[in-house]
Amino acid sequence: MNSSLFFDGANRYRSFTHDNEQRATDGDRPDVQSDIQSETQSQRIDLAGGDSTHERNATGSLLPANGTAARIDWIRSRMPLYLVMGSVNCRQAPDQVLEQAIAGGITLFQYREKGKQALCGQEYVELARRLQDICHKHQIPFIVNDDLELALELDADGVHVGQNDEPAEWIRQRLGPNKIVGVSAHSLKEASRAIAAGADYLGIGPIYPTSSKDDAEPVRGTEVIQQVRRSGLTIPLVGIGGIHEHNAAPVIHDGADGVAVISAITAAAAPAEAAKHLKKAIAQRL
Ligand SMILES: Cc1ncc(COP(=O)(O)OP(=O)(O)O)c(N)n1
Ligand SMILES: Cc1ncsc1CCOP(=O)(O)O
Ligand SMILES: [Mg+2]
Repeated sequence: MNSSLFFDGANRYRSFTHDNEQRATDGDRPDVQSDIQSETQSQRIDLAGGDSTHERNATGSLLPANGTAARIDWIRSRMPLYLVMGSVNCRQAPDQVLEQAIAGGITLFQYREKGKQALCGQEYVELARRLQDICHKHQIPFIVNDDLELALELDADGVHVGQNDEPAEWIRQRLGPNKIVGVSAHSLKEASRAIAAGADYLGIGPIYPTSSKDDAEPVRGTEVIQQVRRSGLTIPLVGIGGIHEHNAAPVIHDGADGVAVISAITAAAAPAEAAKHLKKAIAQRL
């Protein structure tokens, strides 16, 4: 079944399926399915980092071993510019926004299909697969927000959960040690608990006011980032919430390894340019 994108008049793109078009595309044919699968497999992100050789270590893992400095360094190197996005956030086709954001220099991607008019069912899964393919093509790790089952189905690179989602311990247990687990924290206590539960990185926010999350916690500026760093915790972390090119610097200055953004890139007229300018603002502070 083919999907197309159209502008729905509410400032966002939606997809629809062509039921009456030819259904047996190459990807549906069993004889070519295995080729597609092996190609997708070979495009899996090299979670060992450093280069793009796709080699696994002796335990079959792409990520450097759990608890090692190499693993933490690898995760930290993916933090600088983290795009969080779903179709709801986009003014252009999400596929195009992601391609442009990657061209502008994002280092990590999270599929967050959430909010009023979010896709569901088959459309939700199809968009996830398309965005995952784009990420794989460009060696950008693909993280799924909230939905462990989708992450398992897609063999995503990781899952991000918040304090009201499935517990981080459970996510880690189900994903195993070779995937990335990100957790939202709004206090030093939540940060410490998340680390004990097996988090690879923390998302801390909202740093500034945001209109991209209806149920956001109160704005705390960079206070929690500072508390986490002052306590001596060195876990990779990103600030999130209302961050753009002109206010990203204090987030990095106060201890974050990067910023996670939705609207600064997805709502920009030129997402590639927006990402490029943000990346520059961050790189100057790192
Ligand atoms: C990188 C990053 N940080 C924080 C969040 C927020 O997660 P959560 O509190 O679970 O809220 P939702 O995004 O699920 O609405 C995030 N998604 N990513
Ligand atoms: C998902 C999330 N979690 C805390 S704030 C936020 C929304 C960030 O979106 P924006 O970058 O548009 O403020
Ligand atoms: Mg969540």
